Amino acid sequence: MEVKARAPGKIILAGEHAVVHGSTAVAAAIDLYTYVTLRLPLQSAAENNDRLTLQLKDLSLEFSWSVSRLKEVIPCDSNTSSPASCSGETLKSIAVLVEEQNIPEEKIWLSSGISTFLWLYTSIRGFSPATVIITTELPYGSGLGSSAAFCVALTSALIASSILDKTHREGWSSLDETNLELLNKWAFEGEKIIHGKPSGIDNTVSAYGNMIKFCSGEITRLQSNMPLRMLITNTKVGRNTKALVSGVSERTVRHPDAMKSVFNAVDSISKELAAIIQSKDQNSVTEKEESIKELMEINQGLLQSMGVSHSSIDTVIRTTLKHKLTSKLTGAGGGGCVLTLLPTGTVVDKVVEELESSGFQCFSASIGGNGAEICF
Ligand SMILES: Nc1ncnc2c1ncn2[C@@H]1O[C@H](COP(=O)(O)OP(=O)(O)O)[C@@H](O)[C@H]1O
Ligand SMILES: C[C@@](O)(CCOP(=O)(O)O)CC(=O)O
Ligand SMILES: [Mg+2]
Repeated sequence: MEVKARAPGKIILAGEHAVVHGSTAVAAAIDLYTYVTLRLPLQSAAENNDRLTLQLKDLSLEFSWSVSRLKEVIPCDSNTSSPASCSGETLKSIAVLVEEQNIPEEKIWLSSGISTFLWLYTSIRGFSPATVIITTELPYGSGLGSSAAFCVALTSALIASSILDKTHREGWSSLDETNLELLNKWAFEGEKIIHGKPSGIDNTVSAYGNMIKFCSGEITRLQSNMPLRMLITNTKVGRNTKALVSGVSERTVRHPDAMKSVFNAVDSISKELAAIIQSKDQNSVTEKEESIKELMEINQGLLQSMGVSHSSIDTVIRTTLKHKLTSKLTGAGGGGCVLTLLPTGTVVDKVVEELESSGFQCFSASIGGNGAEICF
């Protein structure tokens, strides 16, 4: 039996990092996906195949464990319907299984993803053999939510495999509300292994799609009433969300009052941005774009004060400013991707040429599309 699932990456328009500390943020799904194919052996063949295999196709890597080895090391039993956190002890046991796979040194950043895979798989499907094949259109560790898309696509496939009605349907279809809520909770538990202390915005926008306003787990779906075009520039400077998020937390412990003001300011920016995007008033699009530009500029300044910008991000900001365009980092920062607002009528050729000649990679993605989907 084979089940496929896909989940999108995201951009954060305003509010990253501050959202971890209770501020509002605005995020949108983009049309770049992570795909998971779950192959379950037939009952008769299962006896001869007792392995759980993970193939990361884009990286040409394969990891495999015997089911008996998993049972020996992971002290858990599956309970699909009640998402639970992975304890520190279990994570240590899983780390042993990951270490046994001798991940190439230059790909060691995958360890947290592979641990997450083992935790989600065994928690949702138990100790059963399967082959899981993963491909992604998202750059890893660049602020476009590859970790969340990975967790959401994986949990979608795992949950879909337990849906009884597997009548073949043409193309991709979304999951029902109950399963969406369930997979989003599991994906959040997965994100905890990768991020340490995630806000939940990335897995939520990947699961539900569209554009959302998010605050302390509360989701508001946004209906955009204006065209919104963003250029995404990948600085290709590698970074790690977990380290950046904990850096901001440490700064908050050192300067609680100052950081509280920063987070409050970000909260106002996100709320104002959400209101502008949804506004049906007669303001011209140009006026709305001017306001969004200014809010992005203020948000970037506040991200700078949280200590999560980077010289490569500054270079993108300076380059786009020469073309009268405004940019801010998106996601955890420290490198990764930068968003540039493209007001109506902007011709991007020249700015893209200049950015790419500095070694950056530019792409545009459509904003606010579908969330997690499955295919039988
Ligand atoms: N397709 C994938 N397969 C395995 N692990 C993945 C995959 N996508 C993401 N990850 C995990 O997520 C990590 C990157 O997540 P993170 O630092 O949060 O950046 P981002 O979410 O912005 O891409 C990787 O180091 C890896 O552990
Ligand atoms: C920095 C943060 O706000 C977003 C992180 O996104 P990404 O992993 O860099 O794509 C963290 C979070 O909200 O969990
Ligand atoms: Mg992430």
